[in-house]
Amino acid sequence: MAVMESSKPTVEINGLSFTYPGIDGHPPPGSKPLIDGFSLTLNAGDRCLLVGSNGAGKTTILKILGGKHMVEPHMVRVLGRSAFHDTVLASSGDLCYLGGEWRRDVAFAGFEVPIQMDISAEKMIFGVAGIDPKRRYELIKVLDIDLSWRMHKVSDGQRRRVQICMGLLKPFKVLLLDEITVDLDVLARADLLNFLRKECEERGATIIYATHIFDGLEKWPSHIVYVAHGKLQLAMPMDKVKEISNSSLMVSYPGRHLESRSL
Ligand SMILES: Nc1ncnc2c1ncn2[C@@H]1O[C@H](COP(=O)(O)OP(=O)(O)OP(=O)(O)O)[C@@H](O)[C@H]1O
Repeated sequence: MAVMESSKPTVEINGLSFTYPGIDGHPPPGSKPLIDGFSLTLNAGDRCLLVGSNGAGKTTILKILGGKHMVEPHMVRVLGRSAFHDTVLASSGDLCYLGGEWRRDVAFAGFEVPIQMDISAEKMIFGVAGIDPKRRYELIKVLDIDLSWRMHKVSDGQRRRVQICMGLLKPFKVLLLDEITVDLDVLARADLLNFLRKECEERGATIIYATHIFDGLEKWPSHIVYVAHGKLQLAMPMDKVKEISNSSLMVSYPGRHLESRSL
């Protein structure tokens, strides 16, 4: 199937500025924005690797794109809409954010409780309504999930696989991945990355993937974006990175160095 290229960008960040609010819900007076003047445009089919050192602002940017923090609607557009203000974007599955810990709110136990109840992987995965059975089967296979796993007895990596499977069941148009592959073994990660590449090439999905683990990613991204101190330091298509890396470019992290050949 050919990629359905749309002329409109799928992700547009225009001079994004953001400060975490203080306890009164407002940015502390005189505080410097954490994210400042950040702009980025991605199109259907793009696979963007978001890199940067700890605390650089990657998660914050992904959460803003995922509609989890409010910013002015013109600063961030996903599929032409503001993810924070247009909640249908996420609820429809067009925009999918997969990050960090897999938690949910449980009435008697409190907020953000890790998903560890005595329920089978099958019940969780088949409990999502309106899913194409072929896609569901493919994801179960790609992530090598045993449907009889009980969620309170699985390993972190197995739990993560079920989380990823659930997150990808709906055919997203924009996917935001925040270090989601950390618990996966090498083979599971490679299979998942191949699946995600196919999603971009065949369906024209856009993926932004924040990670520190570059092994096996040489051929995966179409773009690389490097962020430091909440500011965009470098954004370029991968073929351009390869051109430069041949002449031994070093992308510097604050106080450290990241060899571009390992990207
Ligand atoms: N809820 C919050 N309230 C206030 N400050 C926060 C909050 N979450 C993150 N920060 C701060 O924002 C900065 C950027 O954090 P962020 O999580 O976006 O970085 P990151 O690039 O994803 O880092 P890592 O690679 O460690 O995951 C950090 O200095 C962090 O302390």
